Amino acid sequence: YGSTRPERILAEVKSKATRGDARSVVDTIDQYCRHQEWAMNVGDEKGTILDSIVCEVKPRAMLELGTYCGYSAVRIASLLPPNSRLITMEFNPVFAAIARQVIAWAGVEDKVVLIEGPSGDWIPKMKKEFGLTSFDLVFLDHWKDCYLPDTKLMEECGLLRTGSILVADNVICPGAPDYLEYVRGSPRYESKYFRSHLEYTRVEDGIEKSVFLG
Ligand SMILES: CCc1ncnc2c1ncn2[C@@H]1O[C@H](/C=C/CNC(=O)c2cc(-c3ccc(F)cc3)cc(O)c2O)[C@@H](O)[C@H]1O
Ligand SMILES: [Mg+2]
Repeated sequence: YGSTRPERILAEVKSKATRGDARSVVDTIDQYCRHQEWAMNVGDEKGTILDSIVCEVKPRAMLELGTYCGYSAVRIASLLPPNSRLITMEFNPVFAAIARQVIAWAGVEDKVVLIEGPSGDWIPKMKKEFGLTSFDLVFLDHWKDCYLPDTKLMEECGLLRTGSILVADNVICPGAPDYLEYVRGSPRYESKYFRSHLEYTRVEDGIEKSVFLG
């Protein structure tokens, strides 16, 4: 019937995942998207790379651009140390509503702040609205042509400090060529590519980890 893919993912989570268990929410979505219908979650393979970076950085303040169904927000939040916050931005109200329910089902709502609206509007307001000085870690997974402008905007707004880390999904597929050229070519970043595969497929994709040098 006329449900959307995110609604079907939420229904799967509510029927199959254990309430309050973030790991089971992540596994349920991966299982569904691998075997029933593909969806643009970072997925299990690239998710493991993201997990290792989150665990290494132990961010107090983390930003995610592009919540979608909340898969990576749940994955990240389940690894955050106490009194750390993930702020995640989503401008599609339908996706945001789904993501809020997925995040709540996983029991990580006290670690996640979901902001509804376009990143370009919100990035300049972050410091004032959230009493932030800078982000320790940023996960970029929204429209690929927004990666570069939003990165420049975060620089301009003073949201990156020496050592802040940017983690970008899909730098091969669908690709973010202008962003890659920027972080790899700029003396202000130390960039590293983690080769992997497009979620739930054998297609090559990867994650770019870039340390801001100030
Ligand atoms: C205005 C700024 C702004 N502000 C706030 N929220 C924003 C936003 N711009 C976008 N959003 C939201 O973020 C999500 C979009 C994510 C975009 N992601 C991919 O396109 C993608 C595609 C493939 C793939 C598809 C098909 C293939 F064949 C292969 C690969 C794989 C992947 O992992 C992918 O991430 C949605 O929730 C948007 O509402
Ligand atoms: Mg992605």
